[in-house]
Amino acid sequence: MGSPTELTTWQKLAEHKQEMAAVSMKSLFEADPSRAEKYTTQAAGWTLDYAKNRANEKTISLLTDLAKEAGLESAIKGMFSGAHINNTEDRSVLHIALRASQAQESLMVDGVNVLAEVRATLKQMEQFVAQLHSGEWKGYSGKTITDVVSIGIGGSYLGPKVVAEALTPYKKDNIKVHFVANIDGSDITGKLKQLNPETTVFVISSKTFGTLETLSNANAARDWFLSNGGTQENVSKHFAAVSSNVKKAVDFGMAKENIFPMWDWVGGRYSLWSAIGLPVAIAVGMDNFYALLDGAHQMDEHFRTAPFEENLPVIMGALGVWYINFHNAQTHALIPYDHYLRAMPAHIQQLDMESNGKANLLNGDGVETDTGPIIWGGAGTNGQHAYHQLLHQGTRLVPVDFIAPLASHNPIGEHHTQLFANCLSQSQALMVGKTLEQAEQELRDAGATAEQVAKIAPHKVIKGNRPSNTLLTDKMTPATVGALIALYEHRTFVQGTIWGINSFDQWGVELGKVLGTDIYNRLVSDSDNSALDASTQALINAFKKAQS
Ligand SMILES: O=P(O)(O)OC[C@H]1O[C@H](O)[C@H](O)[C@@H](O)[C@@H]1O
Repeated sequence: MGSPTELTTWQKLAEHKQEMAAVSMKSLFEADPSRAEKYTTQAAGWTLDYAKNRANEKTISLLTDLAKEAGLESAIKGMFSGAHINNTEDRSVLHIALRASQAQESLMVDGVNVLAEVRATLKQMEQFVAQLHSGEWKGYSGKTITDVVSIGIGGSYLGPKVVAEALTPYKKDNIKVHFVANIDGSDITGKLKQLNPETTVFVISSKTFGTLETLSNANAARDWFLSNGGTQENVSKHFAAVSSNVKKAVDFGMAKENIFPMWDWVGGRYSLWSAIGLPVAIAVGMDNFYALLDGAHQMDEHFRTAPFEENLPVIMGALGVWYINFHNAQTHALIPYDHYLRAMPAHIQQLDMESNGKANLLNGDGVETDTGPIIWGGAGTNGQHAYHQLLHQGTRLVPVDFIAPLASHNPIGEHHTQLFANCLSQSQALMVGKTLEQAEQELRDAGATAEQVAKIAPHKVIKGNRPSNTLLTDKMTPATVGALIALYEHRTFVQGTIWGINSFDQWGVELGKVLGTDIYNRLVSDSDNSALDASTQALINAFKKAQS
């Protein structure tokens, strides 16, 4: 496919944007009493209310037509059948296979039944988790394991960490799971301080087993283990790995039976459903991990089979395109009104920005449109006392997804009702805003003088007409958390498909890695740096001076 700007529907949407310019969301609600009902759809335990968008029936119809004209139907078929839709790496994209229903017997990809491999790995995880939880797995001195440290970065870290945190109410008491990612020594040092090598197991998660941060931290963990009573022969009792590079993991000292496989058809940022999710399974138990997979599968089935007009990932993805490409929105905010989901924006940021931060079409040509937005956000209500100011009165349009459970895991006092009220009032305020007349009246009612009214009222005006989606679920459970993350995975794919880019490679991260090695070598040697730019030379010199 070429540029989406060449699609007939793209042109129609550009014209439609003009038609909609003078139409406020408020007026759309006034004109149609059934608007809320019409623009609400459900799947996999989630209800999406997308009524507070700058969209009417024609908009939604054009957006779903755009998805069709861009080839989304066949792209979905391609994904679910194992076609090599990651064209630059010539790979299938099969995170959906990791959560396929047990009823499906096979999914043949390049002559291999990937489901058989997935299930064998799940069995291996079951055993490992059961041994840890039952206390059967002992450390080198015969003590039961109390702590598991997951070492990984990027996709081999953030997804599992965010999901484990989201499922805090489901955590088992007997084993504490920790995460280490950064090459900053403060990360692992802080964690190791709390731990006893006799009762700690490290899970080294790295698809390639070649990532600098992960290998450095794994080596630091092993050094700590060996210098605090452990021996080389006992490394296998305290270290496990998740990797597609078995040889490197064995060379590290892992026992083969403690190496969990990964496959090249799982992208890092889509891998929490694989054995990369082992820390989650250890934290909440295998039953809850299966429930997480099942929730994601329910969303997969919805995405695969529901008509586009009712399809949550399609609607959310297409509305995103509407704002990014036709309203010049540069960012998209995710605001979960759930404390346990507070880190979710960071995971979706990685998922989406590494997937759709691209400037080339599938055919290699440069794109002519904007692609992936900057994804950001944080927990409500905290953000209301900070960046929501910009959402309401800033000069930029920021579409928002509000995410909230109807029931809390911790229903104390009026907390949850207040939390929920705040969530609804934010989307309402974004839409309705405040007129100058309202601001003036408000000031007069408060006893302000005419002079004060004239001075202050303009600052209190809120333009409104700012779009948002609201996603509701009964409760945050393993299944609904699984479905939510799968929803965003597919939303990302929908947008990537409309833009005609490959959402599944990540060549952009490579240059920094290569240059990182080069700079490291310069920091530890007396190399001639005169060919480097003056800024980098000066920064290298500052570091070397501080070390001497
Ligand atoms: O799992 P690993 O091979 O250690 O990779 C960890 C991460 O590193 C890379 O920089 C990629 O950009 C990520 O997609 C990946 O998840």
